Amino acid sequence: MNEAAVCFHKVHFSYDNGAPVLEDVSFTIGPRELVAMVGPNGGGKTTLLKLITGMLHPSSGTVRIFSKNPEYARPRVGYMPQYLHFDPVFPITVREVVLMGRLGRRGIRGFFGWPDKKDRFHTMECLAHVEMEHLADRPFSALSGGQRQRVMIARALACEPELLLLDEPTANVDAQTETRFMALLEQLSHDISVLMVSHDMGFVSALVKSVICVNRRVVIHPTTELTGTAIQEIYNCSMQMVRHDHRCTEKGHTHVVHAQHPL
Ligand SMILES: Nc1ncnc2c1ncn2[C@@H]1O[C@H](COP(=O)(O)OP(=O)(O)OP(=O)(O)O)[C@@H](O)[C@H]1O
Repeated sequence: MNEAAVCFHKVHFSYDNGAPVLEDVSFTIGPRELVAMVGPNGGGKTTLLKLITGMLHPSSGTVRIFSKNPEYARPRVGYMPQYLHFDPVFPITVREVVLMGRLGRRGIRGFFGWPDKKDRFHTMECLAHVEMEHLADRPFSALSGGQRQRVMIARALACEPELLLLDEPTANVDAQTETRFMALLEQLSHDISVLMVSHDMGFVSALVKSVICVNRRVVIHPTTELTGTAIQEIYNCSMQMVRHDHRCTEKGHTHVVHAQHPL
């Protein structure tokens, strides 16, 4: 499949006819591309992801996902939101949370039929990807923040997406999980397109070649350009920079990527 996963053309968006949140946004994400999205708080990253999933509609311009309106492409898209609105007393296990992610793939059967052998097998495979299969029967409410985040990544993978959207996937995970997750993303990007929001410049620069910078408008930068000055321009504010050493395992070698990291 060689059609673009995401295509924005002259997109403008505002909530309830208020101030513009996104202005004249045009970009394309090709098949099997792994792209990061960065930008300041309130810059419009989550809004942009919601336009891709069809949860929001542009005020003007067009959004196409696999050449279709976003609503029609939903079964092909996995989405891990930034915050999970979850009732802690609702009795649901880790396995059931991930199984829910298969509803889109199962279509109408998802609502009227029991999960079949393939659904159950794939659920466990997704949990294994994030090394959480041993906690499959634990109540979701009994997990730590980082463990919940890993389960939500598994849930986004459960629909066997061709486009995976991740909003701050490494916000609560430890360094070891982050390294494993990086390898998983690299592996996934051989088959599917991945768009990941992250504030972690070390993580981003070790993984992707270009980043989509969102601050009402969108600019695409190669990661090699992500110097302190460029990041300051992207984030449009003064900030302290620290040196951030990021370990990355590639072809059996562990190398360290040095990146400027905003505090
Ligand atoms: N439902 C809403 N109604 C009105 N305004 C909203 C709504 N959701 C977001 N906004 C506003 O839209 C702007 C962009 O928000 P958005 O959540 O897309 O930013 P973000 O880049 O994801 O930020 P962060 O890094 O803090 O998660 C902000 O000014 C925010 O206050």
